[in-house]
Amino acid sequence: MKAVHFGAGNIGRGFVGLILHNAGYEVVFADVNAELIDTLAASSSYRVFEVGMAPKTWTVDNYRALNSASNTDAVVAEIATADIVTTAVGPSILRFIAPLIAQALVARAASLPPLQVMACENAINATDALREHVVSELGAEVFVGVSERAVFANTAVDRIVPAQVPHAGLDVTVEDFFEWAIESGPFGDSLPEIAEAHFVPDLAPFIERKLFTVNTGHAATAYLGYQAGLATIAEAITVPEIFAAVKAVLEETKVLLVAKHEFDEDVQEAYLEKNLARFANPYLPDTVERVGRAPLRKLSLNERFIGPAAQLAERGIVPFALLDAVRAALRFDFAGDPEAVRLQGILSVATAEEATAEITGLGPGHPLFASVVQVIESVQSNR
Ligand SMILES: NC(=O)c1ccc[n+]([C@@H]2O[C@H](COP(=O)([O-])OP(=O)(O)OC[C@H]3O[C@@H](n4cnc5c(N)ncnc54)[C@H](O)[C@@H]3O)[C@@H](O)[C@H]2O)c1
Ligand SMILES: O=P(O)(O)OC[C@@H](O)[C@@H](O)[C@H](O)[C@H](O)CO
Repeated sequence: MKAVHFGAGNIGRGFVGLILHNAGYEVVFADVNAELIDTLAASSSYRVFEVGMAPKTWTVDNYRALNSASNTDAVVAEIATADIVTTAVGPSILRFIAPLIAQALVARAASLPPLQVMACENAINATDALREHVVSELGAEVFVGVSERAVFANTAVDRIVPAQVPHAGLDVTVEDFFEWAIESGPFGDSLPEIAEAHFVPDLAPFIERKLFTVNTGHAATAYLGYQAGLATIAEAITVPEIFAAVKAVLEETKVLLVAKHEFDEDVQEAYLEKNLARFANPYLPDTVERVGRAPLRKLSLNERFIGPAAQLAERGIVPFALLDAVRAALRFDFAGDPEAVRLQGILSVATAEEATAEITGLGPGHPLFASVVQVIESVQSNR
C-alpha cells in the first residue's frame, strides 16, 4: 500500500506519517521545503517521541521524499498509482496541492481502485474544500469524467505537535494522545486500511467538538498567555486567571455542542477537562506564538471563536467569555506572524464596524455583530 502525504512538517511526520507507517503504508512525503525534503530523502528513518504520562518512542521508516515544487511530474506519477493521498499543509495551502491531484486523476488508470483523498487540516470540511479546488482546476466536465477515480473524505485530526527545536533534525516530539476521525460514507465498503483511525458516518459533530473545544481552548490560552507575556501554553494554562478564563470559554462552547449535537453534558465536561490537562502537559514545549499563529484565519467566520460565538448568539445567548478571548486574539501583535501584522494594520485604519466585517466575515444584521464591534472599539481605544 502506498500513501502520498503533502506536508512533511510537525503533524505530517509526527502524526499522519506515523499512523500510515504503522498501518503498513509506504509513505511518499511531498513538501516544498527543499532542505527538509533533501534531509528526509537522504535518511532511512526518523523517531517520534511521545511525551506525557505514558512516554513512548516510535521509529518510522519505509518512506521516500519528493520536492513538490521542483519535481511535480514525479509527485503526480506517485499520486496516480497511490492508494491514499493525505495533506497537512494548512487550509490556505490546499489550492496549491489541488493541481497535482487533478493531473494525477487524469493520469490514473481507470482500472485502479479509487484514490482515497483526506485533508488533515484544522478546518471544517477541509477535504471538501480540496475537492472544490480540484474541480475548478479540471473544469466540471473533465472532473465528471475522472470523478470515479477518487473518493474525498473529511477528517478530524487531533494531536498536539509543537514546533521542534532546531537541532531535532527529522525527529519529532509529540504529545502521547491522538485521535483521527474520518467520515466513512464516501468510501462505501472499501474503508482505508488505517487501524488506528476511527470511521464515523457523520463527521460534523466530531470536527465541531474538536475545533470548538481543543482549538478554541488552545487558541484562547495562547492569546491570553501572549497578552500576559508568557512563552508557552503550559505556563499560560497554569496561571489561575487564564485557566478560569479558558474554562469559561469551553463552558460556553459546551452549551452549543450539547444543544446542537446532543452530546451528553457530563461526557462533554470530561472532554473539556481532559483538554485543559493536555494544554498543561509540562513535557510539551509548545509556544503561544505557534498556537496563536494566523489570527485572521482563527478569527474568521466558521473558525474556533466566531464559529461557536455566532451560533450561540443565533440561539439568543451572549458568549461573554468567547468575546473576551476574541479581545485577546485582537491584541496578538507578534511581528513574526504575517497575519498578526495584517490584523494590526486593519485595526489601525478601519472603523470598528469595517474591522468587524473584514476580520470576522459577520454582517451587520447578525446578532453577534454589535458585540464584536464593541470589543474592537475597546481594543482600538487602548492601542
Ligand atoms: N501541529 C499540530 O499540533 C496540529 C495538529 C492537528 C492539525 N494540524 C494541522 O496540520 C496542518 C499543518 O500543521 P503543522 O503544525 O504540521 O505545520 P508545519 O508548518 O509544521 O507543516 C506544514 C508543512 O507544509 C509544507 N508546505 C507548505 N506549503 C506546501 C505546499 N504547497 N506543498 C507541500 N507542502 C507544503 C511546509 O513546508 C511544512 O513542512 C495545519 O492545517 C494544522 O492546523 C496541526
Ligand atoms: O494548527 P492551527 O494553527 O489551526 O492551531 C494551532 C493548534 O491549536 C493546533 O495545531 C493544535 O495543536 C492541534 O489542532 C491539536 O490537535
